[in-house]
Amino acid sequence: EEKKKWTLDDFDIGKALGKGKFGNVYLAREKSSKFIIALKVLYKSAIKEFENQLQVQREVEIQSHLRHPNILRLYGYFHDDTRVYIILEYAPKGSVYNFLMSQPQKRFTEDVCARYIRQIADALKYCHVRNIIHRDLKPENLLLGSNGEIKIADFGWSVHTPSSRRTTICGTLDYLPPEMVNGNSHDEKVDLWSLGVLCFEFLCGKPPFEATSYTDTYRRISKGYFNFPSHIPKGAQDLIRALMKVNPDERLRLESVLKHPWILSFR
Ligand SMILES: COc1ccc(/C=N/Nc2[nH]nc(C)c2C(=O)Nc2cccc(NC(C)=O)c2)cc1
Repeated sequence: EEKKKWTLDDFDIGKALGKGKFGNVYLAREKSSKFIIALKVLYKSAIKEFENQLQVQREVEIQSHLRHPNILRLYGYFHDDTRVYIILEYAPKGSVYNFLMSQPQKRFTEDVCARYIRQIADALKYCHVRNIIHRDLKPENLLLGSNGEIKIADFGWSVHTPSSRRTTICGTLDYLPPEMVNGNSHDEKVDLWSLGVLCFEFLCGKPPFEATSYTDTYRRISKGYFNFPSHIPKGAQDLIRALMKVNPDERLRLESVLKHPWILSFR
């Protein structure tokens, strides 16, 4: 089906799943196969205005070639004169962000957190071995499949490593490592830092450097200084500290994350 020339006429469009900066995501069904997908509709005017053509092309190019149970499939794309349409896997249980916010204390239990971190680490290992870094891991970009499994989505910021950022960072700094907020060159180890931030947030209910101002968050990330709430188990603290090293070379490798005692204690 990669070679097929899709058009909007091939799909019945359903409800809007979510609204983004460049356009919306709709539930859709391919007419002949009745296959359910998510159709991401981006307005060319919005993409052009923010000079994001390159990022959209990268997202499609990179994600369409990835095949992993914890990476959202990109089946194809097409465009008309005003919009670009990206045909994506439908993850029925929505975003991890939404699931996190629906928890009574806005946080997950240890076993849910450990399961998610293990699945994300496995998907990242698959990407890194192909020299692909995601660079934008955050709960909004993680979706949940029908069995509650993690699906890493939105490779709009992914690039081939090593890289130096050319596009201005917009949105939260919370998940970015010191080398990216300082604009230094960076490699796949940026995703290790973000994995640590995710683990912290899943257990604590807020990211480690959450602050009122951008500059305050920036300063705290650069120093890599953060505190754990008292209820965080020691095993998880050890893993998070091992991932959130300011020096990228000191961060725990993904193979070791998958063999970490705290991760293994929830198999
Ligand atoms: C509002 O409640 C919802 C419950 C479930 C969904 C499922 N979304 N599933 C998706 N599969 N493939 C893609 C791409 C998506 C997707 O983008 N979802 C999405 C996007 C933006 C916001 C949300 N919001 C929530 C609540 O999950 C979901 C979306 C919304």
